[in-house]
Amino acid sequence: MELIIEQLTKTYGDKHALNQISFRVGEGIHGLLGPNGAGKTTLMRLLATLLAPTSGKASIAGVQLSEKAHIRRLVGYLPQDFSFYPGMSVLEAMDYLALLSGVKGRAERKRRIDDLLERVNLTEQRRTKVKALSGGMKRRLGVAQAMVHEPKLLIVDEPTAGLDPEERIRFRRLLGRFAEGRIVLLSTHVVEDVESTCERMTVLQKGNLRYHGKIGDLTKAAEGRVWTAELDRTEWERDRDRFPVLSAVPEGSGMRVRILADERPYAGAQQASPSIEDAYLCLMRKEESLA
Ligand SMILES: Nc1ncnc2c1ncn2[C@@H]1O[C@H](COP(=O)(O)OP(=O)(O)OP(=O)(O)O)[C@@H](O)[C@H]1O
Repeated sequence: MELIIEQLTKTYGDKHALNQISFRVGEGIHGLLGPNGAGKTTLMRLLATLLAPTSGKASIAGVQLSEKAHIRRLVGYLPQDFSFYPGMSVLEAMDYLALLSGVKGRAERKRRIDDLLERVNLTEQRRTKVKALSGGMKRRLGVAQAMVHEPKLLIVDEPTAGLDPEERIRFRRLLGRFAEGRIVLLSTHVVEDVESTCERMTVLQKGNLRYHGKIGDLTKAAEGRVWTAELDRTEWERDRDRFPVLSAVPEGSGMRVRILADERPYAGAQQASPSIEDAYLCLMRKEESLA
């Protein structure tokens, strides 16, 4: 089963929110990364058939995006600003949303909802009104509703926003289990979310595809360009704008910095092996300086 995107384009007036994007995604969790305005939401809304492309096409498990009704049965979507029916209980909201997603038969809905609430750890809250849930609980309920019709492609936008560290880990595990035999497209600004859950990712920037491939391979582009150095206050004040700073931590009376530079920036600087986050920042800067 595959998601195949071919030359997908969405314009608003003369602005390209997505510019001739092509890539393929197989089963498992796939990361979608990019800064604000990259085109992630536009891509997700196109795949969920909430928007129509200006040109290009895409298919999910062989079904073309243009076959809207069929695609909707294959896709589950958790948008970032998803809001529920605040006056309903968790069970009522889930039942209603399952019905809207085409899950027929009361008994089948009950079976799936009980199972999902257990998996997202909301069984105890099943009679609680949605408006009384915490932010993290609402996110979990959001993902449960997106999974209820057992979609082949699950699209989740910033799923760990507002979750505490323990909930984040639980959430990533939940997505990992769900992704068996399906595709989960995980859109995020958080490099760590991608690093800890996905093998492959796609990076968008200003509507263009910047990277598509294994996460580990992204670091290759940054190899030899990441340095650590200990600077005193005067050096730090003088040079803070001279190099792209990846991190700066006060240490004693000076600063321990991690910077991006093509050549050794200081005599005492040490070369460091790039993290995924370094590599991502490096990629973003490269494209910005070329723009
Ligand atoms: N309805 C619209 N009308 C005009 N321009 C739009 C519209 N929707 C999106 N855009 C523009 O298209 C570009 C891509 O937006 P999009 O929301 O897809 O980015 P994003 O990667 O999801 O960003 P964020 O992480 O901030 O949500 C942005 O420049 C945005 O301003």
